[in-house]
Amino acid sequence: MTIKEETRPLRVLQLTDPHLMARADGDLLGVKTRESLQAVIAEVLKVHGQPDLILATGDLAQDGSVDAYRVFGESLEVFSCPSTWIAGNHDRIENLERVAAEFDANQRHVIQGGWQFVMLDSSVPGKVFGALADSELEFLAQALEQHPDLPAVVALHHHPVDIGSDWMEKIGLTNRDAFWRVVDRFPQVKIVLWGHIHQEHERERHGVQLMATPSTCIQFTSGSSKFAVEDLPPGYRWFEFHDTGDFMTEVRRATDFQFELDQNSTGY
Ligand SMILES: Nc1ncnc2c1ncn2[C@@H]1O[C@@H]2COP(=O)(O)O[C@H]2[C@H]1O
Repeated sequence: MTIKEETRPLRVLQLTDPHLMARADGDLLGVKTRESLQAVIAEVLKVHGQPDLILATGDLAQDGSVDAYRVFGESLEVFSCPSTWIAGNHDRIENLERVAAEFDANQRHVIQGGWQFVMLDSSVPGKVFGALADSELEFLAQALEQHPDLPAVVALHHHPVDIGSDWMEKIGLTNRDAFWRVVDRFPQVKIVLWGHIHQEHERERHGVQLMATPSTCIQFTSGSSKFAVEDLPPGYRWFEFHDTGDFMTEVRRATDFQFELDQNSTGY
């Protein structure tokens, strides 16, 4: 009898909403975003070690500057794996794409470890809410049509469901019905993943696991009807994908990171 040798799972790191700035000491509500990203990266290396792939799901820069994207790319150089970047509402797409190309992070359909990862651009210039252009919906459908046998992760910046927070309802993905109409055609989609909401969120929709991840800087209060930030450390999401289509995921936080959050803020 031959026993199939078990292959090592694919280890994937999601980093989201680092909000980096050209200014080295740039902060969001008192949290220095370069320092919080470094604390998260240190936690990844301590707890999980090297990933095989990094998914960066938007708001990489707060100020849209080329310098901020370069800081992001340089910060990832401690990892010896590829990364793929998409834009959020704070990003400036032309600067992000230019620097992503410098760091080979501009491939938005990645096939690795028996899985596929489709990264969608839901940013709308000058707007906080998101929408998927027809070309993005087509890109998603074409990617999934090409590989019907590979389990898929679809990632975007904006939330494509109501997360139970009134103030965030207006700033999610506006054409979510069109998005779900595409996803619903492809049973190989196992996970829809996003950032933007600066909090951990997990649920299920028609057999698809939906998940969001804490920011690498500040966190929004889950379930709050109006803008509110919570005194929780910055975090990341880790996945292990098996070529059988099974996976595990967990969120971790940089618990050693010291910060003083401006909790009375009513927005930024
Ligand atoms: N008080 C507020 N009410 C509504 N939206 C806000 C408020 N403050 C900030 N925002 C926007 O909501 C966004 C949520 O996450 P972002 O980091 O994308 O950036 C935030 C701001 O653009």
